[in-house]
Amino acid sequence: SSPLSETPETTLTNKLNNIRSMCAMDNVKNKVVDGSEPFPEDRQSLRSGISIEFRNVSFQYPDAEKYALRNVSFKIGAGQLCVIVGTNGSGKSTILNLICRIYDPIEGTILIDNRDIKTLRLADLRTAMSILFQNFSHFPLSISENIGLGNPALAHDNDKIREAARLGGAEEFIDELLDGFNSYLERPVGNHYAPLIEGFMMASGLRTDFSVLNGLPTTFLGLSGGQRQRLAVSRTFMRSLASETESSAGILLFDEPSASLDPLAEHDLFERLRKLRGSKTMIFSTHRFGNLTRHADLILYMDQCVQEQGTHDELMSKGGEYARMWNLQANAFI
Ligand SMILES: Nc1ncnc2c1ncn2[C@@H]1O[C@H](COP(=O)(O)OP(=O)(O)OP(=O)(O)O)[C@@H](O)[C@H]1O
Repeated sequence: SSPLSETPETTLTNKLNNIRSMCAMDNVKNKVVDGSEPFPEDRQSLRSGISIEFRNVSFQYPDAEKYALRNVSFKIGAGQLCVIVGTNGSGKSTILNLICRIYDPIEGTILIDNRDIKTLRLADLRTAMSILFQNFSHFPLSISENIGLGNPALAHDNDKIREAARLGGAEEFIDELLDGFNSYLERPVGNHYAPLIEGFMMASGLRTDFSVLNGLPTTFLGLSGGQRQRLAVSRTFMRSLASETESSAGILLFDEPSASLDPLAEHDLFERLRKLRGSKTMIFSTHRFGNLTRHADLILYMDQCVQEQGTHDELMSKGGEYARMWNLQANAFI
């Protein structure tokens, strides 16, 4: 309900309902069967990226009437940059969901570093990748903690958090805030749910000292859509940064990472991403044909199946659907 219609009773009811839903999650059965093989075999591969291959993969969401993917095959080499383009509902996000093993294909095989994804330990697989979903969330914590959540092992390392913010294009606007990286996005959890969240944060090692919450700020930030997106991109990058003892994610997946970015911010983001080529395997889902697709090692033009695949030059000279869409977007500027 809107804040205007909220009474103390409805607020309490809403909170109790949220807690009930959270507890109910415990009863949801995981249909994805865990693998038993450790991944990766060689930690070095996380530094040079990980290859990803789809072999004749088909997929239908539970209860959906039609296939989301049909007979999809492609191979992305270690450290390559792949861009998936296509219209709404063409299956771009579904490819990312399958790489994270949120679902398993109905037919076909997915190979990660030439090994069947189903044989790999899920926890290892998810540690080896970082993903930015379209419907990301931020938490009622400080900006620094919101970025640090991407990699709790490094959440105390202010230099790494700053580096992630720089990669995500958020450093500049954060520095301009009155409390910088210590600014709160909204009413801090210390006010609302202190014992619950403190327990969680202590358990996850994010924070052990709560004295800072005693002087809670009374004003909280409103961020623009683009700023929120930069923060989410920074959190995704946080997982790509290695600590001295642990390796970083070798696969970075971005679902529409520039949807709310202005053209300059998008250009800068893509420039930084291109520099990571060779050290991370990166996949982007996007509607935009431009800077990134021109530099991709592989473009997949999706329409339930892979309609066309290749580099920008290859697809342009083919004169197919990719070239048609590219020209359509380019002509809008002429
Ligand atoms: N959770 C779901 N349950 C049922 N069907 C789904 C679900 N998610 C996606 N679909 C369907 O699967 C197909 C592929 O969807 P997907 O989200 O992969 O497309 P997309 O190319 O990423 O679209 P967009 O550009 O709009 O993000 C669509 O027909 C969509 O309606």
